[in-house]
Amino acid sequence: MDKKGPVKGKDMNDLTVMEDAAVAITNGNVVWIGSVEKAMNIQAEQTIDAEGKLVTPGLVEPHTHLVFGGSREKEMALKQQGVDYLDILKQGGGILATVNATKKANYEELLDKTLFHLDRMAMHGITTVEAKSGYGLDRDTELKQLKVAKEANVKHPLDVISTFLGAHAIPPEYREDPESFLDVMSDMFDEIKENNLAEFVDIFTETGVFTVEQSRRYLQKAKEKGFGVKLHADEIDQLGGTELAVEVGAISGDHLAVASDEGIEQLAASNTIGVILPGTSFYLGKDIYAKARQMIDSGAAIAISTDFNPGSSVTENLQFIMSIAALRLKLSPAEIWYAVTVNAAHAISRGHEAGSIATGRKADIVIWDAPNYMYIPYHYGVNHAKTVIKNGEVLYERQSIR
Ligand SMILES: N=CN[C@@H](CCC(=O)O)C(=O)O
Ligand SMILES: [Zn+2]
Repeated sequence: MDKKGPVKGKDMNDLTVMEDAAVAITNGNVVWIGSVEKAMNIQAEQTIDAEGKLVTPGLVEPHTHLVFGGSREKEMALKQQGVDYLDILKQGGGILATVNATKKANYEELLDKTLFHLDRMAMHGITTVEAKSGYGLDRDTELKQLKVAKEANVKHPLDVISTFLGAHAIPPEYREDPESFLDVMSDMFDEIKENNLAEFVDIFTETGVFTVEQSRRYLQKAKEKGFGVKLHADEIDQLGGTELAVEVGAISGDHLAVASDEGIEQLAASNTIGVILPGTSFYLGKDIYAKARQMIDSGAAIAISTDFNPGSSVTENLQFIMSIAALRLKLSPAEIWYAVTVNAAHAISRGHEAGSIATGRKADIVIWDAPNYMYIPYHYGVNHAKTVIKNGEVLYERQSIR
């Protein structure tokens, strides 16, 4: 699966599958791929027998809100009563509740919690993760989140790629003046760049949050400072965020649950990857799912992700999201695999090292308790990862209880 760029449209069905294959790893990288028979000639220091099970690239998770304080289980009752996600936010709950908890948490607590969630992701077969800030909404707390993500990248074997999402909500003190709030956040760009604290800048373009015009100006500034840009776009209300993602040359437009037909056409004709987060539709109890089928049929490149966060999608299990992608987005198993490997890696600028098993790439590999690639989305809600290998080292091995 040595793909140079994201895989688009109908090519997402053209999956490379080898039977009876073997992979040789040296110094954390894949150095050879071939048949088991030929592999018998290789003198290996260590051999792992995959026992005929499915072996794939490690999953790449291109959209998470990994670093946060607290949890929001009390909101579940409100959701059951039909209180809308944006109304909870308007009343100071939702994202703003997590902002308060994140402000209160000290650096060490946040780091511990982040490492815990990364462990869980690794146990579920994820080997590369994008992590957004956005639960600070003030300079110090945003920096605290970004520093935690940077340290987590060093301390934890998984690769953590950081995104600055200071423009995630309007804090109450700026309710009447969101422009000034965006100025405060964009004033941080230089410091973030100089300290290597984020590669991407993201914004929540949504009713009651930031408008298309505000988002355009903010993202242009980010681009001028050398950041790649991303958007939370067309998640709940159709504001034209998909079109904006294409217009500003975003590496990805994320959510896109209510993207217009015109937006989908533009996405298909662009280099922007649609990062679809069907876990949020599921978890917020909505019937509206992104038209991922139409996007691929129109020729777009799609990735899928958990959107792991404490409010709209509380799971580290990307395998479960793969099942939702099959059942609700109507994607084929091959499309789903591209969406969680090659395309997910390209959505965070890691297409050159992650998302495929190819010579010269990192040896990020998962052996699954599954007979074939179609099996993972089919058998839903459980963890199929048996052995997770990161940079050539076994990171996780499922213990047997028998
Ligand atoms: N929609 C905006 N942000 C997150 C949710 C964050 C939260 O509810 O805490 C998302 O991608 O769904
Ligand atoms: Zn998100």
